[in-house]
Amino acid sequence: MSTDDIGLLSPLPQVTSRRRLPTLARRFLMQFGFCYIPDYYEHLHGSYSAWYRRLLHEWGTADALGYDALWIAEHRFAGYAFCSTPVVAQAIADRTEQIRIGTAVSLISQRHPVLTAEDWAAVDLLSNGRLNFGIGRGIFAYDFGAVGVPSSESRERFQEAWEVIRRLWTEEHVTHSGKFWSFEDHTLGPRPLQQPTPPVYVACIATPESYQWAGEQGCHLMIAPFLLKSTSQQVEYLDLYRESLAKAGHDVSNFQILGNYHLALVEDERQSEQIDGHIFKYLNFLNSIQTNQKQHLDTTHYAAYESGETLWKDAQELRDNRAVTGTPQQCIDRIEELSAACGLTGWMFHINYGGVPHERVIDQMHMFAEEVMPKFKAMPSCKKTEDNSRRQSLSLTPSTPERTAAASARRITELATSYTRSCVLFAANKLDIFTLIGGSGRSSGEVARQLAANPRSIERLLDSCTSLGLLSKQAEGYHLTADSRKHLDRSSPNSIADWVAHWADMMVKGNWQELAELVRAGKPLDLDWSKFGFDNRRPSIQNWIDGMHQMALAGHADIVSKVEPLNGAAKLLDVGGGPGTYSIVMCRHYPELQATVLDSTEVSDVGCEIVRREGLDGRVRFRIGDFCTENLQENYDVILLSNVLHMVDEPGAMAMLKNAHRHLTEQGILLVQEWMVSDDGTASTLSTLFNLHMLINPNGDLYRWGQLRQMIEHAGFAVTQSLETGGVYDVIVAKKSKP
Ligand SMILES: C[S@@+](CC[C@H](N)C(=O)[O-])C[C@H]1O[C@@H](n2cnc3c(N)ncnc32)[C@H](O)[C@@H]1O
Repeated sequence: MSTDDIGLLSPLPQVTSRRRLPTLARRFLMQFGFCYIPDYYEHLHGSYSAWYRRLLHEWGTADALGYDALWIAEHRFAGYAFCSTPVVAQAIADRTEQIRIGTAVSLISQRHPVLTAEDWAAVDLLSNGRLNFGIGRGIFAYDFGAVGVPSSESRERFQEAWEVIRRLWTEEHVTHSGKFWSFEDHTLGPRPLQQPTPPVYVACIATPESYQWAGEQGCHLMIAPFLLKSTSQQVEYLDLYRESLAKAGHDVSNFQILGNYHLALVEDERQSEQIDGHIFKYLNFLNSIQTNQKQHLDTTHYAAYESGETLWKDAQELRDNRAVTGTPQQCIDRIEELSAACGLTGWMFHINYGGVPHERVIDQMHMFAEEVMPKFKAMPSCKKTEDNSRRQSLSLTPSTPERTAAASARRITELATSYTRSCVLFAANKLDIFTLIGGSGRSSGEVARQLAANPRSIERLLDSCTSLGLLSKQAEGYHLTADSRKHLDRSSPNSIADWVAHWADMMVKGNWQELAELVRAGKPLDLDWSKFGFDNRRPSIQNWIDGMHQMALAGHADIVSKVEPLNGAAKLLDVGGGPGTYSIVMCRHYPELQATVLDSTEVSDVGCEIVRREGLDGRVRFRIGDFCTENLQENYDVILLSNVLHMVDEPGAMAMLKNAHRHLTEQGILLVQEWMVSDDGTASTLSTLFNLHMLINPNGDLYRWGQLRQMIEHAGFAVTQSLETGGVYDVIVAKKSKP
């Protein structure tokens, strides 16, 4: 695919490669995101619109891969960063679900603050509270000149603008009489969703006053150490920031410091040179702007303004000091080293710069998510502490054998104790803490009172939830994170709380305790529902049925409905359709469709109730029967086998596929949704572990991609699509007739 072909793709990326999307990213304590201050070249990027479409594809991919934030920069040069940042930010918000959207930075000194406050409040609302507001006073004379603002006033304007924005976001009636702007009794409508304000980050490079001001204001920090002479210079500035925070009465440990670096991740060290070329191209481009701009800048107000040419002399220096480059392991080492030295809590990587091809940007996003991020999943963000300085004085650099051994011992310990993570989720779900906290946030005391529980134990549970990324802890209490708001608060339409309760039944009371013995014996214990009951208030089978319903509603049923156009199809057979949720959602998508759900009596009874509730009882019917032996009698336009093939052995699955072939109309479509295993049997972790679950609990078998495709073809179908959804299950589409 040429880079321009990307423009034809939907901006929402479908991950069609064989890579799996890791779903754990948001649990990491260390934040990872991408900073976009890209340089555009017509001969490399094509038209601006093609370039924007590729950028949207990259941003959608970062979201799908679970990165924490995207950051966009505002500048007014043609071909450098973005000028209309609220519009770009909103485009990102529209195409993404979870990722936070940051400015790096918004040039608030160059615009009337009422307008800035309005725009970004709207972005925060429309993105459902995902704005990170990064601010800076601006550095390039060109940017100031284009809007007629003297750069010599940048600091004063910046500080006044922030004061106005902050007040408009937090106060009802604002009257402001300042040096640059004045107005009377203005009420901003609407204010941002995040209260009191979205998180505010100040960009600081080489001006000590900026670090002090950020501390006084109680703002987070974003830094660009690669623009300074040395890491130790950066550390000195950061000490100023921390002192200033503490002096202003803030708890230093509540504040984030994000490091801004170029990332160049390669599979093999030998590819490094080609990457250096892109970084140099970008830095030289930046340098030419800086050198040119310096002549126009009143440097008394930018005493620390430096030209980069003295900083990045050669490739080795660049790799050692100014970027995070190399193989995944080299990048891990570098991230650990720099995080510890500067006390970084997160990273904002430049990934699109100097003409790096779009495909490489996407590849690096995948590689980083798969091979680098997981190493940090339980690593708390490094705060600069006494311990850090002691570590440096003992010269224990990241690669010493002692530290390597300690780190691998930690990884095994994390694995050994990962059962406790499940238990924390199960307990919080059983106590329904996520619904209790809801949209407003609660202190641990309030939660304890509501539950009539021990306050100190509740605090420990809430802190553990926070460390697992299920809650965020703020000065006034605990709040839901985006994932828990969506999936664990029972009032959310995407709640999967019953699904989690089902897994509590299976994990805590199921047969997992006897895994070693059952693996030796190679056979399961009988699945005895009465034995389960993690939460005795509710029958386990109810959790299972409601859990299936919720998982279908949490994205999977929409994916199955959209994966292949079914216009004109009149009859759907949903084999082992459980509570009928897939049929309901598919009938909603296709008004001419009628569905038959084939399942057992027990499950169908619950399903009938759901279908009635959804007002679809005329179009979704249940048929009680055994899907292995039932004589289907009639033919269907679409047959859905969703999570049923793994419930029988391979000959049984083959028989079901052949039966489906017999009962599909000539133009009919087969949709198979399954927990899929990679062809070598080892991925994804979720599926391989579920495969063990199917061995020791109800006794079934998962299939590998190639194996299942072959089985479908062997039954007489032509496979037309294999879709890795990024969810729990993946989808194969097949047609009865060869296309
Ligand atoms: C894992 S669930 C999948 C439900 C639904 N298709 C989904 O994807 O959420 C398997 C379903 O198959 C049903 N089932 C299992 N064995 C069956 C059989 N022999 N005949 C009919 N239904 C069966 C179960 O009752 C259950 O509803």
